[in-house]
Amino acid sequence: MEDDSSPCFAHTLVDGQVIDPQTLHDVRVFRKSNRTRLYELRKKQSLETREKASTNIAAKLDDALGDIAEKTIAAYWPIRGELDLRPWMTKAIAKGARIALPVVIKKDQPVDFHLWTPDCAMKIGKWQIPVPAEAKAVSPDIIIIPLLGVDKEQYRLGNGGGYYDRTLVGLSSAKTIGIGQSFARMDTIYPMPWDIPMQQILLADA
Ligand SMILES: Nc1nc2c(c(=O)[nH]1)N(C=O)[C@@H](CNc1ccc(C(=O)N[C@@H](CCC(=O)O)C(=O)O)cc1)CN2
Ligand SMILES: Nc1ncnc2c1ncn2[C@@H]1O[C@H](COP(=O)(O)OP(=O)(O)OP(=O)(O)O)[C@@H](O)[C@H]1O
Repeated sequence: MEDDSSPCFAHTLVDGQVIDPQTLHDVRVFRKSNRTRLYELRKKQSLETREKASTNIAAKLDDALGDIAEKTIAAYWPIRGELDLRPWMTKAIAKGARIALPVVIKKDQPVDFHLWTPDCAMKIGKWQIPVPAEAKAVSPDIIIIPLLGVDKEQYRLGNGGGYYDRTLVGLSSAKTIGIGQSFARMDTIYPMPWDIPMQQILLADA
């Protein structure tokens, strides 16, 4: 006989939450196939189209953020066809903002944010992502987060490391802005207990 209240040896704990293993499996498969689909869409894009999308997002960020003097803003160094915010980052510093980049310190742990300037020395960090050579850790007021996919509730599909979700748990006062391409829109990513929705989403015009 089935007994729903049976001791839950058939369940899995993720981040202290009980999740049915079949659900966990299905969601992982769904996300993996969607990551592959979305990476392919990025790959098909010409460099020119991506550059236009990056310029478009830079303008949307200016509108969304207003005066950024004295603000500490986490951006990112683009990988895998992400929108390139580096020209915007340089302009933001000229307007008095401080820019930081995410740095993976350890697998499956929150990232740190290290100050970046256009002329700072860089080194290759974890996952082969360039990071500032000198580690000046800061706590951002605003975090601009690249996304592969995003759903109607503003939950984000990222590269699959879970780094931003882990990081945002400890940075609840920071404003989060997810940015990506218009083809990133999805109905749902089947949010799990660890997923944290973005406060704002900006997508480049198609
Ligand atoms: N530009 C940029 N920098 C960033 C991030 C980002 O998304 N973009 N991150 C934001 O988190 C962190 C790096 N996150 C990463 C997460 C996963 C993989 C990765 O290679 N994952 C495996 C598959 C993982 C899985 O599906 O289980 C892979 O693709 O082979 C790489 C980087 C920190 N820096
Ligand atoms: N706060 C957390 N505590 C423990 N595990 C977590 C947490 N957040 C995410 N994870 C784990 O990380 C894995 C990847 O999560 P998810 O699919 O949400 O990645 P993502 O948001 O696309 O990745 P990223 O943020 O690196 O771009 C999942 O297996 C999940 O269990």
